[in-house]
Amino acid sequence: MRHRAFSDNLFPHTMSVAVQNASHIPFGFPAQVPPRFAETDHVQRCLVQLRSKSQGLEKYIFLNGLKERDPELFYNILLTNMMEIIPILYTPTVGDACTNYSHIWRRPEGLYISIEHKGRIREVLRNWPASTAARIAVVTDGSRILGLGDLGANGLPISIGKLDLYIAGAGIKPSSTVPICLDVGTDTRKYLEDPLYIGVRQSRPKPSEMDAFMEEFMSAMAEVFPQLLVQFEDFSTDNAFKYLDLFRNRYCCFNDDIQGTGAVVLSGFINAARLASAASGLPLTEHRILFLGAGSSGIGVAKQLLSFFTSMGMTVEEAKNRIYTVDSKGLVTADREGLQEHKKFFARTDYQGPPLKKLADIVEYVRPTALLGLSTLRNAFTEDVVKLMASINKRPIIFPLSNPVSLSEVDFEDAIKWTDGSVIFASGSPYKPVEYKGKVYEAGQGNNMYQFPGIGLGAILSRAKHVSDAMVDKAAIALASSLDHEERANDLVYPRLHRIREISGQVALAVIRQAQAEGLDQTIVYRSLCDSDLLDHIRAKMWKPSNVIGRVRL
Ligand SMILES: NC(=O)c1ccc[n+]([C@@H]2O[C@H](COP(=O)([O-])OP(=O)(O)OC[C@H]3O[C@@H](n4cnc5c(N)ncnc54)[C@H](O)[C@@H]3O)[C@@H](O)[C@H]2O)c1
Ligand SMILES: O=C(O)C[C@H](O)C(=O)O
Ligand SMILES: [Mg+2]
Repeated sequence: MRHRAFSDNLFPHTMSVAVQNASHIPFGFPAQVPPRFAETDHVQRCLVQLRSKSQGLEKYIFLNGLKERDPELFYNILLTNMMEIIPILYTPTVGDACTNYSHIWRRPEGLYISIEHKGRIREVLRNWPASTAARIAVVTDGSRILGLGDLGANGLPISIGKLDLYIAGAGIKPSSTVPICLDVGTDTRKYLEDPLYIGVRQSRPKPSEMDAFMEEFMSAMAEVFPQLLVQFEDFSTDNAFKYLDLFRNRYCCFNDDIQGTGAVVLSGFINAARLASAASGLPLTEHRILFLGAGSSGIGVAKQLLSFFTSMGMTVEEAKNRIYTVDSKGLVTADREGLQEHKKFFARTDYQGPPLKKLADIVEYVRPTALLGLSTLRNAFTEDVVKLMASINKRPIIFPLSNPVSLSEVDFEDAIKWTDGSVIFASGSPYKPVEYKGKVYEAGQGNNMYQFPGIGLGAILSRAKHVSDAMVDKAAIALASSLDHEERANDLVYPRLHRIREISGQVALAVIRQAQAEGLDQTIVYRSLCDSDLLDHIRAKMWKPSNVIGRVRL
């Protein structure tokens, strides 16, 4: 371990800038690190400081401050402690950060494009430094943040958290990321009445006004950031579908909740079905999948499964027949009046009885092999429902995917107990391992964080013109195939989080190859590389925090 001498000029750039700017230091005074300051100790010191905070939100605020003071150190610590830090910057704690953002706000850390900027969005975007370096923007309008509802301008931490995953999980350079919150109002009265609320104090615009705003925004983005991929995040259901359809063939963009979630859940389902089949002999194509939640993510996942089943040789009708959706009114059937557009495709035409409303009754009727929750309804998978699943299946597949963890359809420990350990489980937010009857069980994390960093990396490197459905399909298959020997031996359905960079590399490779197959790639030189050379190239392109003071080797 090397200690710094007083006279050493070894401040990391960001630290020296912060110190020079500190107003209490007389101008020109050479600020000192303490004589016994050791770089390796400082990493440890930061972790001790982080761990001394008892509340998740305090940890979030601490990390946010560290990122401002010393981004290189922040990313070093993030990359070497992902299991501990991702649940703070991302789900579940980012949910608290969003809910309270107007109160914990400390400094500008993203772009707010307000409805009041309409007519001059280009000018506002041009304020962003180094716009030609920008490669990926995560854009939310705050209207459906996780399962927490309409948080308005408080939604920005979701964009920041997703981009930290891009940086940590796929090696995207921090300076090429642009977190954006569209501040178009909120329909949540609590925020409109909060004197500290940081957004425009008005209700959300009517659809025609919002559509015009989005048109101007997307065209301005393409002009100001010529090489940008846009990830739509946490838009309310109708707008999520609408803007994906409207923009996907005009700009390079995708919707994480529809497509990223579709891919990650398909991937987990493929691995889960393999485990279930080992116990029951049931072929993949014989599964029946029941969704609680028929919103942007529920329908996004259902479509992804349909696409997979058809790729296995089933007709669209046969594939559709394997899928059942449930919303707040019960089993979604085609004869229901006023059915929203996005629910129509999977609405059942074969159920003639009285409306089925209770989940247990629906499970009894459908006899699903897999029960997927994207409903935002905490504890919706009750003991009787879970036990019923276990009585129908040797290894029931139960994925409570709603975020944050406070909205999970069932807790991991209950699912293990109620199925006597037979459940194949993955949740949207992380759970700690559970010991039951002397055996330790690990929960999978079925979260789109396993897909969007690799999809984005592949699209950016290949300079894809668009993100096609087939690129997303290939991302899902690459993730499903990425389990290593140890993970398979432990019955995992997703790879361990610490391997996320390796996984994102494989996902990016698959995405690039598909972009090439469809002629959507613009980095033509990649076409001549074999897979292993291209994978090496992708890995070499991944950004690492510079070893500023030699403290952490990655
Ligand atoms: N794990 C992941 O990667 C991931 C990805 C995207 C979304 N999600 C989570 O999924 C949840 C839903 O997101 P979304 O974008 O689909 O939201 P959404 O608002 O579009 O859809 C929610 C759906 O749940 C249904 N629902 C609500 N209350 C219900 C009830 N009592 N019974 C049955 N159904 C009910 C609604 O009818 C709607 O169909 C959120 O909690 C979100 O955080 C998780
Ligand atoms: O943000 C997440 O953790 C996953 C997903 O995009 C969600 O909206 O819940
Ligand atoms: Mg989301």
